[in-house]
Amino acid sequence: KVNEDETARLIVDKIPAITSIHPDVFVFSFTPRVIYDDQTTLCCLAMFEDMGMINRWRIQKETLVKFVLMVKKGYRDPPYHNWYHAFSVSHFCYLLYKNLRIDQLLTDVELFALFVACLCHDLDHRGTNNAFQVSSKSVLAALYSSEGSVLERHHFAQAMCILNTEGCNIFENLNKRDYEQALDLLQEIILATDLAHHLSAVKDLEAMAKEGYDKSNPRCHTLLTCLLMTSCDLSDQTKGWGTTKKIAELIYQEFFRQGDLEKSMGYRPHEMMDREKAFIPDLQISFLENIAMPLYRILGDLLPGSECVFQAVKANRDTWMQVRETAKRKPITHGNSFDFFK
Ligand SMILES: Cc1nc2ccc(C(=O)NCC(C)C)cc2n2c(-c3cc(OC(C)(C)C)ccc3Cl)nnc12
Ligand SMILES: [Mg+2]
Ligand SMILES: [Zn+2]
Repeated sequence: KVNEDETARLIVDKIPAITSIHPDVFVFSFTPRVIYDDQTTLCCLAMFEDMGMINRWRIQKETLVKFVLMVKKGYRDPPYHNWYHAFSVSHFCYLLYKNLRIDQLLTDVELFALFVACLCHDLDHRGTNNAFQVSSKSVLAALYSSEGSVLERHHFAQAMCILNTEGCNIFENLNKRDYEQALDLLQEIILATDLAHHLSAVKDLEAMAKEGYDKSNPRCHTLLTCLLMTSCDLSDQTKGWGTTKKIAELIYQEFFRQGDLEKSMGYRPHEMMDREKAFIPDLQISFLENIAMPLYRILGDLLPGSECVFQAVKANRDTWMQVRETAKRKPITHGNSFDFFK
């Protein structure tokens, strides 16, 4: 049950100007994780308001409050894939809107579906990846492994459950056409957060970056919404080194727990999930060079003014290279991969 008096207070109180939550809330370097947990719901309301979505989609205040609280409650508490991840991903979407005017490239429905997808995209994540769903024969694998993107289909299903909960359907005042499009987009965008899906789209994304975005081409809209979603999903890497380091600690806590589970099941885990084999600087340099940097380079090619975001990711890769040299000279004591986080 969602906390009644928190709900009541959020419904009754006026939605504050977003700068009253933090004066720097719309600069790319702002780290949304500094916002206190009990302020994150209010900040979501302020972001919906500041992007003009409450009026544009005639969302009842009470419905919006109940929706956001249900989404927040719909996240579990693994080290990384928790509510704070969804909140920080959604905040980056807000930054894209405030700084890069993506509302001029996408339709209103696409923008609305993108922001809602950011909030919902990892709902009920268990801190284990798609491969683990299949190897552990989880209920989710039984439900979705024939179609692939097992976790992402579950995250979408959870979002639909919330929208179908009494008093939580923020799409209820959309006309039939917009309503159907919003749901189709929500599914498409959440499924785009499957790493396998992203990797299969990179060639097309690079081609679009080369040819330039064609606002009249529906394929361009699809590719861009997916790119914006994955850019938001990785946005912790676009902040200062402190965030990059902290997030690595959380991600590998999650990965190593999965590796421990796989070992207990008699499987040999992927090196990046094996706390006895993982060398985190190497793994993070490879993730940033092979996945994050190409992604933000394409974003920088497509959206003028977002080069600074790519530079921040590159700077974090460079810092990992320095950490790697230092760590290589100092043997890891008692095989604990987190030594250099000290
Ligand atoms: C800091 C950071 N390190 C990571 C290191 C490795 C991997 C990983 O899965 N490697 C598998 C091999 C086969 C390549 C992911 C990492 N990762 C993600 C992430 C991104 C995802 O996919 C999108 C959003 C589409 C890119 C999906 C899930 C996750 Cl957890 N988010 N932050 C991180
Ligand atoms: Mg995910
Ligand atoms: Zn995510």
